[in-house]
Amino acid sequence: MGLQEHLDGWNPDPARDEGFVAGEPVTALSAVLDQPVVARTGDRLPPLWHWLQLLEWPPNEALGPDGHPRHGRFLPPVPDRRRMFAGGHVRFDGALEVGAPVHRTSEVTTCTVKHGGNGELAFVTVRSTWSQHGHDRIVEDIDYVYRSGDESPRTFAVPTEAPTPDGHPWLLSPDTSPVTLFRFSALTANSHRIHYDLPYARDVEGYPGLVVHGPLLVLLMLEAVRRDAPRPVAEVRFRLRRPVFSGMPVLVRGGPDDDGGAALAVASAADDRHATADVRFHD
Ligand SMILES: C/C(=C\C(=O)SCCNC(=O)CCNC(=O)[C@H](O)C(C)(C)COP(=O)(O)OP(=O)(O)OC[C@H]1O[C@@H](n2cnc3c(N)ncnc32)[C@H](O)[C@@H]1OP(=O)(O)O)C(=O)O
Repeated sequence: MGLQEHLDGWNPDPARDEGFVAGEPVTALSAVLDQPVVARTGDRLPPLWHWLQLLEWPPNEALGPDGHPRHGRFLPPVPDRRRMFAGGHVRFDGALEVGAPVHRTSEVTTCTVKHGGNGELAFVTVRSTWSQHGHDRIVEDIDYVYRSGDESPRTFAVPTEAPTPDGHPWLLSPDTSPVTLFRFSALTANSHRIHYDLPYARDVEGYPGLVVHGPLLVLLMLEAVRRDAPRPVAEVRFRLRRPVFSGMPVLVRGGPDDDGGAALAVASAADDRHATADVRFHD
């Protein structure tokens, strides 16, 4: 049976969540990124740091073999599911404020089966709208990709040498150690075993190492912007193109583009574009 047949008739209900923007995860992520930030009530979240808010903690008994919920919201009925964070587009109309109430509505907007290098891929896009003080502050479309474990495993290059700075004005040299991955998994309530369980990542999902979280790579690209060009971000479009594995030397490289925005990538010695981001600023 092809992926499309498993997805026919899958039409999850929209979801609505509410709570308060917590300061603790902001302080904690700052520590993970070696930044000296302590969040206080009224502070504004840096771009994409809302990914640490309104997290879901299903009970252990609800988790499936991959560590994600077995039948969680927006998780498609793909047999022997292999999930990855694949890309997205986030628009900002102001930043969320620490300590204030926040609402989020989420829904699946598209679900499309495509053909990749190693067989069928199902792309599921989830749109979330984050509102505060009666205004929609963030509208994001996040693409997740799913394949079935029936597909043959892929092969990946894992270089040990470092990439070159290559003349880019903005550079970050991220720590992709298992400790960082563990802390980021905890901060995002992400119990997917590919990020912390090496025998599972290698022997079940077929990766050569622990997989670095896509959201961490995208956050790091936005960090390179924030540290060198701290202007209000209007939108970011990003794509995760090839996995980064723990311990692999990578650089976040980027700089201003010709249209007044910024272009960034996560590069290794084997691939200049493991992940890419295109950033636009508010005037
Ligand atoms: C959090 C979290 C999980 C994670 O963080 S997982 C780690 C982060 N994610 C990754 O490392 C993903 C890295 N990317 C890949 O492994 C591959 O790019 C991917 C997504 C498997 C696709 O690779 P293929 O080589 O098999 O396929 P193609 O590049 O040839 O693309 C096939 C068609 O798909 C279209 N496509 C690619 N990306 C997207 C996207 N984001 N949205 C929509 N469509 C996409 C591509 O354009 C091709 O389409 P055509 O129409 O041109 O055929 C957690 O679990 O929560």
